[in-house]
Amino acid sequence: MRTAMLRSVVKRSSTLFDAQPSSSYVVRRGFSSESAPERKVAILGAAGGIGQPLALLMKLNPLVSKLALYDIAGTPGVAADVSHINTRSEVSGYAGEEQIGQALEGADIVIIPAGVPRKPGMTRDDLFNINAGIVKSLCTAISKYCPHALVNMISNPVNSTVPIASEVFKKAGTYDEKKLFGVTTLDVVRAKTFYAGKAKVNVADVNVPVVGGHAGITILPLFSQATPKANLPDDEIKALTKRTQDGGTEVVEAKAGKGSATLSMAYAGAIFADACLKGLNGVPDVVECSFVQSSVTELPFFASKVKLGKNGVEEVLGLGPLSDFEKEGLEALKPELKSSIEKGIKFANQS
Ligand SMILES: NC(=O)c1ccc[n+]([C@@H]2O[C@H](COP(=O)([O-])OP(=O)(O)OC[C@H]3O[C@@H](n4cnc5c(N)ncnc54)[C@H](O)[C@@H]3O)[C@@H](O)[C@H]2O)c1
Ligand SMILES: O=C(O)C[C@H](O)C(=O)O
Repeated sequence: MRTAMLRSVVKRSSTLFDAQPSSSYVVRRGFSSESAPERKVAILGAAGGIGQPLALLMKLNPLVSKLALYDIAGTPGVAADVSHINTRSEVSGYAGEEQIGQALEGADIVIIPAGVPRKPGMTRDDLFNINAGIVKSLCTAISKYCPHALVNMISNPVNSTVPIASEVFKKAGTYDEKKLFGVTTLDVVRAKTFYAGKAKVNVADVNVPVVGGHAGITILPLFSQATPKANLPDDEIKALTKRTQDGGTEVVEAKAGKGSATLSMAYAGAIFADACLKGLNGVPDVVECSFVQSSVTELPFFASKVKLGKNGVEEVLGLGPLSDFEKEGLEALKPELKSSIEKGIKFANQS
């Protein structure tokens, strides 16, 4: 009876790991640690609210052989702590600009959750003045020390920080559009959770693409394509859409001045990095939504489903059929997304 219960809990567990009844973890569709290639992952901002749990989750991932934790301060402690976990990767902590080169050298994937988070009443764009400069300097270091790494950008406003990164890399002559990703996985995670609650289906079975960008109305969940199908009424789809768009604000308000989503973001960041690792390792048919250089719309960057491969983006997938409500949402988001992209490009080129 207890075993049966355990099995059912295990079956419903996260989409990052398949837990075995023996309580050991293996990454779905991945490799065992013995057969997986060597892969170095660097986290920039690793001592922060997202950085620390993300470091923990990446330490649990058997596809990682080296984990470099970089921040302006505090990383030796985080690295010492995480390094005692008995999993494959070797962990090193790096603090301060003089150590960023060592942190980045040889990295296959660089995850960036560095920068300030929102407080109640702020928009993500209110973070631009501080985070744009941080992202610019970190990307300058990436172009110098690991120009071929995949970059997973978490720092907000993602709609602007990804274009900033692209311009920095272009100036350095290292830009490869297949290797730059804005992490929008948290929007997908939220859309899946909220949809499963309303549709009364097993959350582990749910798929919902989320397209556009990562701020307010630029976040466009495509519930018409959600599976399993539930035929929810229009008013419920509208409410689910709004809740997904306001998911970040819901957390910012609940944290009441103590920051924004960190734990759910670490989970989402770990899912996305895991997908990138699988793509690099040649696992077929790895698809996640991400904010990438795109020709899906007239905008130069756009989030949609992306197939990941040995060189990063293998294919940017189209939007698929949209409901009238989603078509309206798509047109409504374009002006804001366009202006956030242009703001990032302008910043990178004038400073
Ligand atoms: N993409 C998303 O879905 C998503 C979700 C949640 C949060 N975020 C964003 O992630 C960022 C980080 O959020 P948090 O809650 O972890 O913030 P935090 O303040 O807890 O941590 C940020 C860390 O970045 C470090 N940092 C600052 N400047 C740095 C630099 N130049 N080099 C290296 N590290 C530096 C800080 O020292 C700190 O440890 C914010 O911009 C937030 O808005 C994005
Ligand atoms: O909302 C925020 O400021 C953080 C993040 O972008 C989120 O969606 O939780």
